[in-house]
Amino acid sequence: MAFFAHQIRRGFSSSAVRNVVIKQVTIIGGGQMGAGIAQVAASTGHSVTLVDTSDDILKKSIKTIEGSLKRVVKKKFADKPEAGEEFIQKVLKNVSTSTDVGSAVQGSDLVLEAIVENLKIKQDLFSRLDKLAPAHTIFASNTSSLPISDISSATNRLDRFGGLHFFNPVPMMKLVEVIGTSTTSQETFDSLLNFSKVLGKTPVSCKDTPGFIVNRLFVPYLYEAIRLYERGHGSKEDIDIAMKLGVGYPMGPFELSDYIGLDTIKFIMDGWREMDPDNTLFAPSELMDKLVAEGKLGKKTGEGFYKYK
Ligand SMILES: CCCCCCCC(=O)CC(=O)SCCNC(=O)CCNC(=O)[C@H](O)C(C)(C)COP(=O)(O)OP(=O)(O)OC[C@H]1O[C@@H](n2cnc3c(N)ncnc32)[C@H](O)[C@@H]1OP(=O)(O)O
Ligand SMILES: NC(=O)C1=CN([C@@H]2O[C@H](COP(=O)(O)OP(=O)(O)OC[C@H]3O[C@@H](n4cnc5c(N)ncnc54)[C@H](O)[C@@H]3O)[C@@H](O)[C@H]2O)C=CC1
Repeated sequence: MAFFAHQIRRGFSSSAVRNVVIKQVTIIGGGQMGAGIAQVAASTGHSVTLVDTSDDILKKSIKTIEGSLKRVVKKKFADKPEAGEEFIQKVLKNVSTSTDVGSAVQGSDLVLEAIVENLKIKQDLFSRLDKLAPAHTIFASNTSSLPISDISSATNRLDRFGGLHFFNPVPMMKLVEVIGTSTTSQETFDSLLNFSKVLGKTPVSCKDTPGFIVNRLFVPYLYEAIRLYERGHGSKEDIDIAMKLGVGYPMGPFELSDYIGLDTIKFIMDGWREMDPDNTLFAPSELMDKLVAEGKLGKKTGEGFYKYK
C-alpha cells in the first residue's frame, strides 16, 4: 500500500478548518498542466475556475480541454455519441475562466497553482492570494521541483498549504503525489488525499524533498540516457527502443524529454545541482545545454532531440 497518511506525524495542528471537503476549485495557470487538472476536476463534478493572464490563453485552455474530452468520450461512449456530447457539455459547464485572481478565489475550497516553474513568481502569487482567499481555503502547488515550504513561506497559512503533483497528460496519468511540509496540518493533508481520490487518481504520500518520489528518480534517469548517447554508447533511437521494449516504458527517454520540454528538465537539474554541486547524479549535459540555448525545447517548439515538423 503506497500511503499511510495516518502514520505521518506533522508538527502543526491549529488549522482553521477540519477536513475541508473540496467542491469549488480555483486553478491558476491554464497551460499543459492547469488545463488537464481543470478537465479532470470538472469531469468529477467540481466547480472549477481556471485563471490565466489573458483571455486568449484561456480560450486556448478551453480548446485543449475540449479536444482532450473528445478523446476521452470516443472511448468511454463509443456506442453512444449523443451521450458523449452531453457529457462534454456538462463538463465544460463546470469550468469558468477568469483573469482576475481576486474574484476567482472567492468561495474556493482549494486554490491549486500550476504556473511557470519559478519560485519568486509563485511566492508573489501566493502572497497576494493569501490576502484575498477565504480563511478556510487550502493552497497547493503543482511544482515539479521546488520545495513546497519555500513557496508556502510567502503566506500566513502554513497549515493549509501542501503540494499536489500531477503527471502529464493529466487525464491519462493515474498518479498524484501529495506533499506535506513540516507545517501542513493533518486535516489539510487528508483533504488533499481525499480530493485526489475523488478525481479518480491514486495518491502517494511524499515528503517535501527535491523531486518528491517520481522526479527524484526520473530526472537523473533522463540525464543519464542523454549522457549515454553523448558518450556514443547508443543512438537516441536505439536507447528509446531499448527502454520501451526492455522495461515496458510507454516512451523512451528522448521521446519523453521532448514531450515534457527540455527547458523544464534542464531547469530542474540546474536547480538541484546548485543545491548539491558534488552529486554526480546531477551532472550537466553539454548536448542538453546546447539544445536549450538554441531554443530546441522539444515538441512544443517543433524540435528537440527529434524533429516534429
Ligand atoms: C520526469 C522528468 C522531469 C520532468 C519534470 C516535469 C514533469 C513532471 O513533473 C512529472 C511528469 O509529468 S513526468 C511525465 C509523465 N508522463 C509520462 O511518462 C507519459 C508517458 N507516455 C504515456 O503514458 C503515453 O505515451 C501517452 C498516454 C502520453 C500517450 O499514449 P500513446 O503513446 O499510446 O498514444 P495515443 O495512442 O495517442 O494515446 C493512447 C490513449 O491515450 C489517450 N490520450 C492520450 N493523451 C490524451 C489526452 N491528453 N487526453 C485524453 N486522452 C488522451 C488516447 O485517446 C488513447 O486512448 P485509446 O484510444 O483509448 O487508447
Ligand atoms: N509540463 C509537465 O510535464 C509538468 C509540469 N509540472 C509543473 O506544473 C507547472 C506548470 O507547468 P506547465 O503546465 O507545463 O506550464 P505551461 O507553460 O504550459 O503553463 C503555465 C501557464 O501559467 C500561466 N501563468 C504564468 N504566470 C501566471 C500568473 N502569475 N498568473 C496566472 N497564470 C500565469 C502561463 O500564461 C501559462 O499558461 C510548473 O510548476 C511545472 O513544473 C508538473 C508536472 C508535469
